[in-house]
Amino acid sequence: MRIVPVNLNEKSYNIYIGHNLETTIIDFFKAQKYSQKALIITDTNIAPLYADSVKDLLTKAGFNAKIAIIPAGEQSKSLSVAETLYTQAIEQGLDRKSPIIALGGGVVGDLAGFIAATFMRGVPFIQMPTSLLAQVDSSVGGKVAVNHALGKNLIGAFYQPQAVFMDLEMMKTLPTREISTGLGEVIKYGFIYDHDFYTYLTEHQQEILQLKPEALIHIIARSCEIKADVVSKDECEAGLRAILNFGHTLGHAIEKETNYAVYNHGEAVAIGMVGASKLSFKLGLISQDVVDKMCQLLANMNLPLKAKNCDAQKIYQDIFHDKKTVNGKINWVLLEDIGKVCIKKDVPEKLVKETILEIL
Ligand SMILES: NC(=O)c1ccc[n+]([C@@H]2O[C@H](COP(=O)([O-])OP(=O)(O)OC[C@H]3O[C@@H](n4cnc5c(N)ncnc54)[C@H](O)[C@@H]3O)[C@@H](O)[C@H]2O)c1
Ligand SMILES: O=C(O)C(=O)C[C@@H](O)[C@H](O)[C@H](O)COP(=O)(O)O
Ligand SMILES: [Zn+2]
Repeated sequence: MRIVPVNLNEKSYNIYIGHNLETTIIDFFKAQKYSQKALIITDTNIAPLYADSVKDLLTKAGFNAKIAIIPAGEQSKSLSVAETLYTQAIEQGLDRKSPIIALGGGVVGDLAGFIAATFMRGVPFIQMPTSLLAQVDSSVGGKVAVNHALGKNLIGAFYQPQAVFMDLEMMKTLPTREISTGLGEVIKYGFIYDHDFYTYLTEHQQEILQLKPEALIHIIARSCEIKADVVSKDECEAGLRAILNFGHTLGHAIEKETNYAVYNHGEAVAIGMVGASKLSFKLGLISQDVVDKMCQLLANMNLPLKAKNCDAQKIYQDIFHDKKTVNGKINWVLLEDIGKVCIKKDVPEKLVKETILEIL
C-alpha cells in the first residue's frame, strides 16, 4: 500500500492506494469519534458491485450504515438530486458527527462532498473513489460541487475529505472508455507540472492502457502527489491551484454544450487541453512541437482532439462563466513548455475565437 499525505495543517489527511485495504479502512473508522450512523452515497452502476462490501466493513468498524443510490451519470450532479440525498440523510437520523462516504467516480464524489459540506453545515466526509479519474484527481483536494443549467460546478465549496481510500481492485470493472477518461487528467499533470512524468507516460503507454499493476500504481500515486503538492500550497485557488484547471475553460464549455451526454469530463478536458496548447502556440509561448506532442499522447490514449456538434459562438459565450473569470476577463492557463504553465488574461478575442474553431 502507498500512502500519499495531503498537508493542510489541521485539515491534513492521507490517501491510501493499494489492494486489500479492508483492515486499513476498518481501523480508520474505529479510530474516529464519529456518530454511529453513516451514509454511503453511490451510483446505480457501482452499488451492485461494491456497496455491500463497504457497508460490511463499516459494520465491522461498529457503524450502522445506510446506502443511498443516485442514477449514474453527470446529470446527477444537480441540486435536485442533492435534495433527495438531504431528505434521506434527515430521514435516517444522521447527525453532525455522522460520516458521509462517497463510493464512486467523480460524480458521486463531487455530489456527496457537496452534501457533506452543507448538511448540518458540515459533517465528516470520506472518499472511496472507484474510477481512475476520481483516483487521480477528483477525490483529492476538496473541490465539491453540483452543476447549474448555465455552467459546470457553479455551486460548490472547498471541503476536504478526512481520508481517501483507493482500492485498485475496483479498476477491474471499470469500462475501457473510463480508463482513457482518467488518463486525460493524468496527462494534464505531466504538461502542467512534471516533464519526467510526461516522459514516463509516453514510454509506458501500453502498460498504462492495460492497467499493468506497476504502471497503474505509479500514475495514480504520482498524480496524487502532484495534486497534493499544489493543493497544500493553495487550498482555495487564490493563485497557484488554477493550474489544475488547465484545459477546463474550454473543456467545461464543451461538456455543457453537448448536454453532458457526448463527451465525459476527461474527454472534454482533453479537447480543452488541445485548445489551450494551440492558444499558447498562437501567443508565441510554445513551439508547434509541444502542441503536436500533446495531440499525439492524447490520441495514443484514445482521447478525442476535437468536439463534434458544438456551436463556436455558444462555446465562446460559455467560457465567460468559467470560475477563473474576474471582471469579465478570463484567466487562461497556458503552456510555456512541457511541465511549465503560466496564467494570462487579456488574450486577444480573435485568437480565442480562432482556437475554438480549430477544436470543433
Ligand atoms: N472535484 C474535483 O477536483 C474534480 C476533478 C476532476 C473531475 N471532477 C468531476 O468528476 C466527474 C467525472 O468523474 P468520473 O469520470 O469518475 O465520472 P463518473 O463518476 O460518471 O464515473 C464514470 C462512469 O464509470 C462508472 N464507474 C465508476 N467506477 C466504476 C467501477 N470501478 N466499475 C464500474 N463502473 C464504474 C460510473 O458509474 C459512471 O458510469 C465530473 O463531474 C467532473 O467535473 C471533479
Ligand atoms: O482540483 C482542482 O483545482 C481542479 O481544477 C481539478 C479539475 O480537474 C476539476 O475538474 C475541477 O472540478 C474543476 O474545477 P472548477 O473550479 O473549474 O469547477
Ligand atoms: Zn477536471
